[in-house]
Amino acid sequence: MVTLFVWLKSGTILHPRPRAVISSLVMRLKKGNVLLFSFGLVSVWLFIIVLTPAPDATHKSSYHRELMADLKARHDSVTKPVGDEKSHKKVKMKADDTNLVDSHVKISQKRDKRKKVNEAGHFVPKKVKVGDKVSLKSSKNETKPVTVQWEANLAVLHKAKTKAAYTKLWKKAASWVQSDQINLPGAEELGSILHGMSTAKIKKADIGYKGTQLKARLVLEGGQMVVFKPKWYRRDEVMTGNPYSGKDRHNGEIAAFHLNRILGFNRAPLVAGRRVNLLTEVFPVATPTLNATFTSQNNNTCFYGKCYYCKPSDPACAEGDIMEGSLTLWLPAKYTLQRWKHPWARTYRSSKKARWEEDDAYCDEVKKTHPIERQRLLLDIIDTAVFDYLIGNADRHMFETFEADEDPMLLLLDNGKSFGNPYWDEGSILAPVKQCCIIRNQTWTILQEFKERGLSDAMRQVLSHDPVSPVLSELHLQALDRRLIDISEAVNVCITEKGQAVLM
Ligand SMILES: Nc1ncnc2c1ncn2[C@@H]1O[C@H](COP(=O)(O)OP(=O)(O)OP(=O)(O)O)[C@@H](O)[C@H]1O
Ligand SMILES: [Mn+2]
Repeated sequence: MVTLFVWLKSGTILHPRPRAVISSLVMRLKKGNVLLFSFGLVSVWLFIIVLTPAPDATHKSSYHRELMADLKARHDSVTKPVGDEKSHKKVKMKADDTNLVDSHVKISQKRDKRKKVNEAGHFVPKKVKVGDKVSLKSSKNETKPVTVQWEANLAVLHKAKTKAAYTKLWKKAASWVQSDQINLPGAEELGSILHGMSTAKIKKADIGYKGTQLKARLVLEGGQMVVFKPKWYRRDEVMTGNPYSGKDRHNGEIAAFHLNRILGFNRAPLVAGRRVNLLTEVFPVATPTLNATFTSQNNNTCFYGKCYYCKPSDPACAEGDIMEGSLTLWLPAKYTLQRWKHPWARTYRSSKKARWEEDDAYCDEVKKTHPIERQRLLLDIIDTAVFDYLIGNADRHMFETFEADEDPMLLLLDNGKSFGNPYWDEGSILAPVKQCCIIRNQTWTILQEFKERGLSDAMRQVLSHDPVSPVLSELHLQALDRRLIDISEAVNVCITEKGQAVLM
């Protein structure tokens, strides 16, 4: 206004004649108005652009914007330094947020308790060397001597702290991936790598890559990709209905990895359990696509991801912010996978039977088909049937191999549909064993050893090292022993009928 006044005044001084002064004044006022109006318009526009945050394209609904703001606020409050009384009080004063603060406090207390348990020996494995004899307590409380080469290498010899140390661990694991096995039996670094998987900082998080089930892809410190499968069920929850019902069991993935290892298959990628804080470990590093699926139910943080079965009404929920899950180490990118239909796949329809369900001579035909005409794959399919019968997995509809291999091995990927019902032994899973009547000699020898020693004892012992132990309920562990007897009987029937030629 002052500028305008000075400007108008200066105009009158320069034009002494009154008419000329008035007309010049009108002209100037018009010009001035236009100028002023434009100036105001630009200022308002600039104010809107510069000061107002741009709307996020991924957050479509206002509900979701609110949720994101809430998660962000909770994330900020959770990441405030623990023990900082001031910041705690400040957060507590947020009227609508007291429950969240309470749950955070409870979690840190729980964590401390867990730590004490760890110090008492839970995570610290016994120092045993490869091939040592140790005593395992059986379920009947008697002690049996057991060779524990599959337990000794669970000792954490090195706790990685730096990026370089993590990278070294991932490189070691990648070096084990070969055409005939993907983990190295007896390698002493196994414990350190599994420990690294459950401790490495999560650098990125994204939705799952393939498949129908909810999962997340994480990139760990040092650049290693892993698949995160969330916990859906309590350990004692029983899956009923058909033999493949329910969602993936993350604890099943962990147990299956170790079983694959101790049975000498070494064809499953490394799996470790982990409890992640969705709010502080995943949310800040997640892609917008994954973040857009974050939600909350009864004060628990949840996510529903993006996959065939993923839907907002059915998210996986953490306890508070802490979500338990399994991490599966991604295979090195240089190995391209090839996917095949499993010859003993189910139809997934009660009205339609598969060929193998009706034709006991089915195996003779399978033997002629590509790529199974190679004996390696057929024997791998038999091993897999033994493995799946033990873990109760009736969902091996496909299998994968390394594309580059001429005579490839069957990779034991996706073992999540396992340990669903400890009361039920799904006999149909053994169809390949019964119909082909062959088995690897090595597998047969190992199975017999475990029949003597107790498979459940061995599994109980190795699984006790996992961070989310107990991985399996007692009922599931005992089911392993019972199912092993069934397998043994099935093979013995073949041996009685066909002699030692059954053993390959
Ligand atoms: N550790 C891994 N390394 C490399 N590729 C993997 C790994 N785990 C899974 N994959 C790839 O991702 C695909 C999907 O994984 P997975 O089978 O566990 O998911 P899913 O949702 O259970 O799938 P489906 O619905 O087919 O049963 C696998 O078929 C495989 O191609
Ligand atoms: Mn699956």
